[in-house]
Amino acid sequence: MNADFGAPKELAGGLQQRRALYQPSLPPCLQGATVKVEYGDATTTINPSCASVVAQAFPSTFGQPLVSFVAPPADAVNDDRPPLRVGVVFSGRQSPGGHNVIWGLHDALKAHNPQSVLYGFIGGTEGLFVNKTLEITDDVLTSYKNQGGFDLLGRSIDQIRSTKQVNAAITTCRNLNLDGLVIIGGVTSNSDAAQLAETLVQNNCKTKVVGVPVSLNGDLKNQFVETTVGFDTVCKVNSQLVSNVCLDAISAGKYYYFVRLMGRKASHVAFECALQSHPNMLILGEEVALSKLTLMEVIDKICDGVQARAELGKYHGVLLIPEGLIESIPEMYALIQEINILHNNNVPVAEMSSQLSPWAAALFQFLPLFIRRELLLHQESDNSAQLSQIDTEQLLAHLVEAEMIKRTKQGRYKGRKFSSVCHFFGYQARGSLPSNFDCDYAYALGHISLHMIAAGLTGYMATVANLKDPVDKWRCAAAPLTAMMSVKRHLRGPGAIPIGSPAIHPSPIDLKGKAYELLREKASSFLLDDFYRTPGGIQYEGPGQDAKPITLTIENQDYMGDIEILKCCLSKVRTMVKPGCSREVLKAAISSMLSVTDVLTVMSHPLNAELPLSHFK
Ligand SMILES: O=P(O)(O)OC[C@H]1O[C@](O)(CO)[C@@H](O)[C@@H]1O
Repeated sequence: MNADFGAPKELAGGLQQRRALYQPSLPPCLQGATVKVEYGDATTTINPSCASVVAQAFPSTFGQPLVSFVAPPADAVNDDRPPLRVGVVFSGRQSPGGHNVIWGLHDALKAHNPQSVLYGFIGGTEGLFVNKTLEITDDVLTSYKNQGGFDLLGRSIDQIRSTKQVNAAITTCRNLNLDGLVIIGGVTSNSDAAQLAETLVQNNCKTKVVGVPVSLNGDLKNQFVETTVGFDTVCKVNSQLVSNVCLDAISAGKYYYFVRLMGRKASHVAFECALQSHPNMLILGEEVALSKLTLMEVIDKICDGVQARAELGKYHGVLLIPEGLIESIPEMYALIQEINILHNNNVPVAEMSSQLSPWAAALFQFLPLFIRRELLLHQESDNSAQLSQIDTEQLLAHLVEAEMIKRTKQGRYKGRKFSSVCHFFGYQARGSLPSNFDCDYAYALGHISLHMIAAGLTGYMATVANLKDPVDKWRCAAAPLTAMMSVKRHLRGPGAIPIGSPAIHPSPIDLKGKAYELLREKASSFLLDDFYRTPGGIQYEGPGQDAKPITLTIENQDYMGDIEILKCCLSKVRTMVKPGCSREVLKAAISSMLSVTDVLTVMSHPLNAELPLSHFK
């Protein structure tokens, strides 16, 4: 483990220093030292058909009520608040904003009682297992406020699951006499948090376990959780990079950029970046899985696009894919599963290809050597393939090139030679300085975590609702982790959550949702018209600083929107169309210059009727 965790960082850049001074906004209910805790209805699970299985697996923590936090009445008696001892661990992967959860937790803990102590586990879960801690103080936090990365404490594996790991965590909780343990991470970490909470109760250990939704993938989403910390930042940074390559592509007119974005089980980052930057093609894992497209069908689809563009004299383009695409292709999924089983049976890598089933071996031999090597890499902590290390964008580019050569030989393609440049925009964005939204959201979640521990809640996740609204309208709550669980029958390895065990699962893109529908409507225009959009870098100050995560606004149909953005859209549109034009002409005008999201906002905005847009109806 790195001995320097927690050491003061030199904030060299002017922006970095300014960011350290940013004071996140807090919703009103979190502005004092205490909150009023309100208990709601008892919960069951997201999928009621799984309720009995979840109840059986979590006899002590299943069915707990929803909890909300509101500001205490002005005349509330200020109870004596005994000091608390709390531990915090980065369990999931790095995600922008993670440090602010710890900062929020620290500030709330000290406001609760200055004698309280906060321990950070050095090296993530491994630090938790061996009780390696750093006391978090104001001094320690100074140079990590609003900064990217998880380097204050570091992390290791996102797993507190085996009996040995759980027992080690319990021993640490006991040795440190912890009142609470805050676990920061995504679906896997929060599923483990639920199990640890249950085990601690069953072992009469007083430590309360709280989960905090932090994951750049944005796939921990359900009726209680609107988004995860880090998703906003990562989408903004990647959207800017994608738009940069779009402009580069159109400038030289000679390359196709194949860009892979993070997102293992769900394609939210790729989807959001496409909404923002309007690349020519986007292939979502969810679409491929639903239509059961084979690898060659995916390749044909891309080649058809390349060919259609060549007919317009265009030899450049940008394609986005999520890293999970490879597992969404049925025959690739089956091959990966066979390899996983061989790993689980400790078959040496050199012998694996000879132990595959005949059809899997045939597919394996067909793949380029670099992909074969990557497919055999050692597995993730949940015994799945290391999708971040599989260059799916290069595989696609390689096969598209081969297919275009074949089409040329057959006389089906008469255009210029196809050329590609591949990118994986993954780790670059993960360590970014967090957006204001992620700074505020994470800081609020840190505060809520403390109030949950003070209220004696265990097996809960800190949540904030109404994120689409300004911070003063955010609603702070806690939802039982078991309420987010369901049971899936995946083929999994020995270190994974066992088959049929309840877990919090990633939410896929909603292929029936409004945003997806709109993107599909525009697919042929995106493909052929080079309708690229430049969202620009994250704005920390000035116009744009309050921009919200966009899919949130789309998915919440009651969104009231930002009237200033709307007015700005309208004034631009008014210069393009004549009063009295049809709604279709109006829509085309808006579409030609604004993002998909803005179009949706303008066209469905309830205030349309009161604004000059009505002149155009
Ligand atoms: O840092 P590692 O272990 O390569 O993790 C990569 C994985 O983590 C994530 O960034 C977040 O879950 C995934 O998108 C990616 O597959």
